[in-house]
Amino acid sequence: MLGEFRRRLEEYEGSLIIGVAGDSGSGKSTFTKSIINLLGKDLVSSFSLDDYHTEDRETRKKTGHLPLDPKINNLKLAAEHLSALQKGNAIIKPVYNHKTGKFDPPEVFEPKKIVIVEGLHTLYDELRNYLDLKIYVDPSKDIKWLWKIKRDVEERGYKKEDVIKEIRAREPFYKRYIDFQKIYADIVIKIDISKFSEEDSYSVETILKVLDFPLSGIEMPLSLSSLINTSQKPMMISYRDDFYYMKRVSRITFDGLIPHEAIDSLERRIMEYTGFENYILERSKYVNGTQIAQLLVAWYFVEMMNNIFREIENAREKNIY
Ligand SMILES: Nc1ncnc2c1ncn2[C@@H]1O[C@H](COP(=O)(O)OP(=O)(O)OP(=O)(O)O)[C@@H](O)[C@H]1O
Ligand SMILES: O=C(CO)[C@H](O)[C@H](O)COP(=O)(O)O
Repeated sequence: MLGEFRRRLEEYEGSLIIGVAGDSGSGKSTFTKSIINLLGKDLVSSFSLDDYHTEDRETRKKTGHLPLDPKINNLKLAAEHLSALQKGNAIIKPVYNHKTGKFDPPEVFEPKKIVIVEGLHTLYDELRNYLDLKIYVDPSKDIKWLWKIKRDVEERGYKKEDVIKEIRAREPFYKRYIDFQKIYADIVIKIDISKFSEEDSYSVETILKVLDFPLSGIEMPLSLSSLINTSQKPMMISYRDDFYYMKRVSRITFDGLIPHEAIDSLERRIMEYTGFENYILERSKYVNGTQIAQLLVAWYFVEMMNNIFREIENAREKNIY
């Protein structure tokens, strides 16, 4: 079974598309970068739907439009591009530069075997039809606003009071155009303040839509003895079955910091199975809930895609293709 996923992926005609949606400052790009690291840069390329805004920063100041409004995003072009990428074709896409607030010249984007598209409207209307895996990142308001203020002031050159004003103006648009997209997600990642006071720790709940095909048998080992013997920090793990927007889901929550040793064999199992040579998570003594969520997403993605590959292979054997 070693590296079976990688072999099948390499033989796959076209590209698999992962979509990551969520509000501004909700951690979409950060999450996307971590997924690229764990699946490997040679296999994954990514872009942001921010590139499909139709108004630059100066124009938005004059019109009063907000980027969350689908009308000021060229979603039709984005859908055409996703369709081309799914077939494995390159596209020439617009480029929005967050440093200058203006558009740079369009660029050629070559898809790798896996393409991640992240943005405010990734699961909106037609766009979600082109996605093989749909993810929604959903931090609580307090966390999201804290992250956004810090990022916009430090990296995008905004004044703190302007970011706060914009956050207030955006909320109704968020409710109307962004929030509902989680209904369509295969995986929702909810991030909340930790019950414990450890630095860098959040309470992270991963809500996974129950897959409707038999799983391939990849084990999910979690070393309880490592947890008990090595954990000097408070932490909590919980699991429950539930319904989420009428879909059967599994809810898995990690809060606090978990000794890396406890999830070591789980990480190795995924690496062996996928043939990915990189360690999935950074080598550190402890891992936090968002890192565990990344592991769960990697495992879920591999299971889903293996099912797609199996279906294609079965159909080929029956000469349907
Ligand atoms: N898991 C995380 N743990 C700690 N901080 C995080 C995490 N995810 C994101 N952040 C912080 O939040 C900030 C915003 O995240 P990011 O840029 O990924 O959001 P985004 O959803 O892509 O935003 P936008 O759509 O506005 O570009 C980052 O600069 C980072 O400091
Ligand atoms: O909601 C957003 C997604 O990141 C941004 O505000 C939007 O892309 C515009 O970017 P900028 O504020 O850098 O002009």
